[in-house]
Order: sequence, then structure tokens, then C-alpha cells
Amino acid sequence: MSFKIQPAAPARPNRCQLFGPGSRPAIFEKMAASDADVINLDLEDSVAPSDKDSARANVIAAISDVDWGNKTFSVRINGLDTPFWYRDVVDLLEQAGERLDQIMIPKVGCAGDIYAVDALVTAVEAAKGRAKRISFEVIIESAAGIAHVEEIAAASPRLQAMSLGAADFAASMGMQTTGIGGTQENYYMHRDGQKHWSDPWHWAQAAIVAACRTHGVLPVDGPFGDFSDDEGFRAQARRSATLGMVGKWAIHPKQVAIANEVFTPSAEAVAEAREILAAMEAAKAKGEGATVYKGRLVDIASIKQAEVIVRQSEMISG
Ligand SMILES: CC(=O)SCCNC(=O)CCNC(=O)[C@H](O)C(C)(C)COP(=O)(O)OP(=O)(O)OC[C@H]1O[C@@H](n2cnc3c(N)ncnc32)[C@H](O)[C@@H]1OP(=O)(O)O
Ligand SMILES: O=CC(=O)O
Ligand SMILES: [Mg+2]
Repeated sequence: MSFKIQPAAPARPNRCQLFGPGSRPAIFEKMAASDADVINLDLEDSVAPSDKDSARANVIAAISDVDWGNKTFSVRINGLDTPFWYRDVVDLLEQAGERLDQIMIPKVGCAGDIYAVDALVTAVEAAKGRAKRISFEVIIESAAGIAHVEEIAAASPRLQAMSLGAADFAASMGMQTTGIGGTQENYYMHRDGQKHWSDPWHWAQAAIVAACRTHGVLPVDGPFGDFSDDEGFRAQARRSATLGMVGKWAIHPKQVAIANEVFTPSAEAVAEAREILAAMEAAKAKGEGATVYKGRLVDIASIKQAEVIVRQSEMISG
């Protein structure tokens, strides 16, 4: 380990972030009644430009009018390249009640983007005497975003989570696909007459996880557009969980249960982790740093791996 200790990410469940357009208030109560850990009401790409003002008003009203329970409540503002974002921030912080937890900043390309929003948020919070400090989450969904991912992860103490946005990311990178996440037909290896599909999102996810873990931020997998494909969603979520991500977006309510299942360590995984910890306690009592568990090596690093799973499980079960 470096002399610099890796900071812990916020200890709150973030297995599923359920999105809904701010222009569709009819679904807000359904979102609140869902099992998602995080709610994201959207002012950005699911809202037509002609509806931006009314969507903002809907969202501000819903923050107080709807019972969001103990969910983390976040609003996705418009990008810094639009004329809408400053009004989103100012109106939300001047008019929305204290129930607002977080602002999601889309399409960040550098640390300066977060600095700009931070400066505005800090000024409005002070002017209005807001008691609760708003936290941030960002979406990495551009070539610039992934190129500057580490400086973005380090940009503000307000930053709690970072998602990969597969749709805009693909567009910005010039990827030849209209698919949002998951397997891409033309991304395969070929051997002995067989196609073996590979994962075009893997490298960006790994870069996000590394940046997030370095700076104590929650790494999250973004949308999976084909909500008819449950197994495709599950496979994408399992890959993300294996890489170290803590959760995934749902763009349809049927995706919530799958995300919750995948990002909750199974009873078997937790039991095995506890057995490894017990095996290492027994080894330590004998003065050994390494031992054998079910025919495989476990050592002091295995304690840390097992603790990740136990901590996740304990945090989720509260
Ligand atoms: C690339 C990105 O930026 S992704 C993030 C931005 N995108 C979004 O926020 C889109 C979120 N999702 C949606 O808007 C919708 O789910 C759509 C447009 C994809 C599909 O909507 P529908 O055609 O209404 O879906 P469907 O008919 O299958 O809905 C089934 C039920 O779930 C409800 N529902 C649909 N979407 C949601 C949602 N996001 N949250 C809660 N409930 C929802 C419907 O109202 C319907 O309820 P009912 O059974 O009581 O009538
Ligand atoms: O905002 C999300 C995306 O995939 O783009
Ligand atoms: Mg996007």
C-alpha cells in the first residue's frame, strides 16, 4: 500500500439508480414506491428542449410533494454546454426543499466543470442559508471525460458517485453502434469458425473504478437501453459488480430488481467470506500468514477481499 491511504467511498447503498424524465410527473409516485436505492429525476436528455422549464418546475414541486422515503434523491441537470444548466442549479437550490440530496452533472470533461458547478452551488447555498450541503455525482460519457477521469474524481469533496454513460460515450468516441451498453454485435474475436464476443465498455469501466477507488467515490454502471433483455442486463450488471462497481442505472422499473439482486452479495458469497475470515483468524493464532481454504490459497490479502463482501452486505442490510 502506498503511504497515502485509500479513502473509503460513501457508505450508503447505491445498487440501483432509477431514472425518470422530469417532464413525466405521472411516474414520480411509482418511482418513489420502487425498491431503487437512488432516484434520478432527469432535466437533461430525456426532456425535450421545449419542456425544460416545465420539467424543472415539476421536479422542484415533487421534491417536497412526494414521499421519497429514505432513498438518495438526485436531479440530473443539463450539461455545461447548454443554456439551461445555471437555471437548473439556481432554481433547484433556491426553491427546492431540503429533501434534495444530490445533483448529477452530465458530460463532465474536466475538473473545471465540477469547479464551476461547485462555485455556483456554494454561493446559492450560502445566500439561501441551506442547512444541507448538496452532494454531486457525475457521468463520464465523453472522450474528454474518460481522458481526464482521475482529475474529475478528485475535483470536489462534494463528489460521491461517478457513472459511465454508455450512450453519449459511444457517440463521443465515434463508436459504430446505436446500442446503449451490453454486447455489441461487431465486437468479437474470431477463432476456428467461432465468434467470441468481447466487452467494449470494459476498459472505460476499469478506468472509472480505479479513479473512483483512488479518491473515495462510488463507481456506478450507467444505462442498459434494451429493457426487454433481462439476461443481457443481468450479464452487464454482473460484469460491472465483478469489476468493483457498486450499482447500475435502471431506465425502466423492471430493471430495478435485477440490479438489486446482482449488487447485493449473495448469502453464499457472504458465508464464504466469513469462512475465509475465520480460516485466517485460525491461521493467525498459529502464527501463519497463509493457509488453505477449500483447496486454495488464502492469505492476508484474502482478508481484505473477504471484508469487501462482508462490508457490502452489512451496509445494505443496514
Ligand atoms: C441515455 C440516458 O440518458 S438514460 C437516462 C434518461 N432516460 C430516462 O430517464 C428514461 C426513463 N424511462 C422511461 O422514460 C420509460 O421507462 C420508457 C420511455 C423507456 C418506457 O416507458 P413506457 O412506455 O411507459 O413503459 P411501460 O409501458 O413498459 O411501463 C410499464 C409501467 O412502468 C411505469 N414506468 C415506466 N417508466 C418508469 C420509470 N422510469 N419509473 C417508474 N415507473 C415507470 C409506467 O408508467 C407503467 O406503469 P403502469 O403499469 O402503472 O401503467
Ligand atoms: O447519460 C447516459 C448515457 O448513456 O449517455
Ligand atoms: Mg448521456
